[in-house]
Amino acid sequence: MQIVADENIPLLDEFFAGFGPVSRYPGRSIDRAAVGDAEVLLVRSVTRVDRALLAGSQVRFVGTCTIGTDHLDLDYFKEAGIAWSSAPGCNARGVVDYVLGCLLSLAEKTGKPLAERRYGVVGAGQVGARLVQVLRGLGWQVLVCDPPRQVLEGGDFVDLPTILRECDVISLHTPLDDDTRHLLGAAELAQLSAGSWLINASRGAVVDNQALLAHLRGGAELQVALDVWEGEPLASRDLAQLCHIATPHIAGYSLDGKLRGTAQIYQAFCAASDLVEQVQLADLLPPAWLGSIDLQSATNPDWALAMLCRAVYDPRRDDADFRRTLLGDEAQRRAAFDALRKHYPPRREIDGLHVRIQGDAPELAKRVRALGSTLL
Ligand SMILES: NC(=O)c1ccc[n+]([C@@H]2O[C@H](COP(=O)([O-])OP(=O)(O)OC[C@H]3O[C@@H](n4cnc5c(N)ncnc54)[C@H](O)[C@@H]3O)[C@@H](O)[C@H]2O)c1
Ligand SMILES: O=C(O)[C@H](O)[C@H](O)COP(=O)(O)O
Repeated sequence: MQIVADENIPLLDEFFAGFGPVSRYPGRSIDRAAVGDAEVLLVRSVTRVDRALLAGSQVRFVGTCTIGTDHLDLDYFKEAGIAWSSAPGCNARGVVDYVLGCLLSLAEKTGKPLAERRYGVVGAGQVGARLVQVLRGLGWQVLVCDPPRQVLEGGDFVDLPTILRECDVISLHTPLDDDTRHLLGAAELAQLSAGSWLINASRGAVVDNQALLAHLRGGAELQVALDVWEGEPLASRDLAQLCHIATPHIAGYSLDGKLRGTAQIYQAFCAASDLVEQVQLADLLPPAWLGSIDLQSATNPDWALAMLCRAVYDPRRDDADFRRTLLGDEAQRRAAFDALRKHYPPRREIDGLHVRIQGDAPELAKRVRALGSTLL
């Protein structure tokens, strides 16, 4: 069985070489010629997989080692009888860690205490629901907008206008589809109150980038963190320069999340092919990099929150790396966007931390638990 795969999928040999030869290509170069006689196609988000790519091919299974599926033509897969799988939730924790890092940085820049903000999470699936759990665990006020879940579950959801009107931090976590393309356009941005913060780590086109640029150029009092861009790998330089945090679509790029993505596709492939799994992610995942962290009971809880998050991940490093690439011409900027992602340094996840508190410190313990870290 021949397998064609994006070269940026980690652990390809460990999980897939047992099934047949694996040919690797840059994801943006996977075309009909590359697919050739392959029966299995393994991609990331940068490869559009549709009729144009697959019609007449031997491909019977498509796996995307990502959460997002907007690059897949699922209707075509159904029509053509092609089995497929994404990797739901694989890197959701990485995105939560990214948002936490953005919040810490925004709080420092603006002097606004995080506990006094009201958070609006738009889209409460794998990523958004985890984020809501962390923010509420910290005791912060959170409103949640998720119309599909609201229809199914009823419960404690609000609509988008309520979020725009009542929240001063808005974090977007919807899929990209016909309903969410430009979910935030000029009209929605105009409803944000002065001093708001906007974070988008979903898909670029969930926010109308031109409208956001015009809004910021018009002097809006809005702080923005963008990880995703319309037109990737070419992000708007003008927009990036007006963002407080600008990064090249790496919010979910934790090492754990990437490896989980490959493992989930392997599991899905085994299930679709009636094969018994032979490889376990637990045997391949490196051990935690930080041993346990000891905190004294007198430690300031807010300092501890920032320290614990940043001990694992700080998006300001990614922002700095990306910002240095913005001066190039368009071709250089496209290449740099992809290169930063291809050579992304490994990072772990905050809920992998083990924290010991010396003495009784309920506020500290609350923060450690909210982060999902293990309290020893
Ligand atoms: N930047 C990154 O590195 C990165 C990493 C992972 C995921 N993502 C993206 O983040 C987004 C969320 O991923 P996920 O795994 O949580 O997806 P998910 O499918 O698990 O959850 C999405 C949620 O959005 C809700 N939703 C759909 N339409 C909505 C609307 N109009 N308004 C509000 N809510 C709506 C759905 O009901 C669902 O609960 C996706 O776009 C995904 O591609 C980005
Ligand atoms: O959808 C996802 O899982 C994320 O956006 C993921 O981080 C995309 O990474 P890529 O496939 O572009 O490497």
